[in-house]
Amino acid sequence: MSQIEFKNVTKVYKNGHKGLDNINLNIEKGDFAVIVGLSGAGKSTLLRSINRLHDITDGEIIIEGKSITKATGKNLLAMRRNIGMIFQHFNLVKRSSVIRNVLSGRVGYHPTWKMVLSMFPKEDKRKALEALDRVNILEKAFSRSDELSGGQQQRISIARALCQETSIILADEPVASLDPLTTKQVMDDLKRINEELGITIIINLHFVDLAREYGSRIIGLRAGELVFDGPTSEANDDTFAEIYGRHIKSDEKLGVK
Ligand SMILES: Nc1ncnc2c1ncn2[C@@H]1O[C@H](COP(=O)(O)OP(=O)(O)OP(=O)(O)O)[C@@H](O)[C@H]1O
Repeated sequence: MSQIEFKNVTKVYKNGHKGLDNINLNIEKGDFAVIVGLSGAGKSTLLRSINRLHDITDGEIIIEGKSITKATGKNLLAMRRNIGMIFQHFNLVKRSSVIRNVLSGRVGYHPTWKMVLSMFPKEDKRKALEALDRVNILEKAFSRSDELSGGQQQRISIARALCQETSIILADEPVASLDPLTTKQVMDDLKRINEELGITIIINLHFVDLAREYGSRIIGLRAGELVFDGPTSEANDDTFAEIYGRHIKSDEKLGVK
C-alpha cells in the first residue's frame, strides 16, 4: 500500500477551469517528491488537495489506507494533524516568539479551551525546543519571530511541522521568497528531515536544478495533467523540456552549486 494514492483525481474550479485532470499517482513513505511544471500547471492545486485545503471534484485521495476525500469531522482533523504544511510566506504569527509559533504545531493534540489559555504541557515545550535544535535555530527560541531573517523564519515553520509530529510534510514553493544561499540551507534542512526521520516530503519547486538535486522523485504537471512520474535519475533534459513544453530557460535554474 502506498502512503498517498491519487485515484482519477480531477479538480474543476468554480469558473470551469480544470486545475487537475484525471491524476493517478502513488507516493511512497520516505519519498522526497518534487512537483514541477510551468506557472499555472496545477502544482499548488495538487499539493493542496492532499490535505484538503482544496476539495477535489472527482476521484479520491487515500492517505495511509484511509480516504481523506470522504473523511469528515474528527476523522478529517486527525488525518490533517498527520500532514504538516510549509508555505512560501511562512504563515507565522510574526509578533509572537519563535517557540510559540513552533508550539502551535501541537494545537491539534489538545482541547480548544487549553489552547485558548496557552496551556501546553511541558512535554510539548521539550518537543518544540528539540525541533528548533534540529533546524539549528535553538538559540532564537525566545526571539520575536519577525526579528529573524527570511530563511530563519522558514526554519521556524519547518520546526512547527516537526513539532506537529507528522509523517507527511507538504511544502508549497517554500524557497520562492529566499535568496539562493538561504534556499540551499532550507532545502538541506528538508532533506535532512526526510533522511533522518523518514518524513515524506512533497514539494513544489520552481527551479529545475533544485528539483534534480534534492528530489528522489519528479512529478511533472502540464495544464493539469500528469506528464511525468518517476525517479529523478530517469528525468533528463528531454523530460523537463516535455514537462515545460520547451527547453528550460536560465531563470528556471537557481544556478548555485
Ligand atoms: N480559485 C481558483 N479559481 C479558478 N482558477 C484557479 C483558482 N486557483 C487556481 N486556478 C487556476 O488553476 C490553474 C492551476 O493553478 P495552480 O495554482 O495550481 O498552479 P501552479 O502550477 O501552482 O502555478 P504557480 O507556479 O504559478 O503557483 C491555473 O491556471 C490557475 O489560474
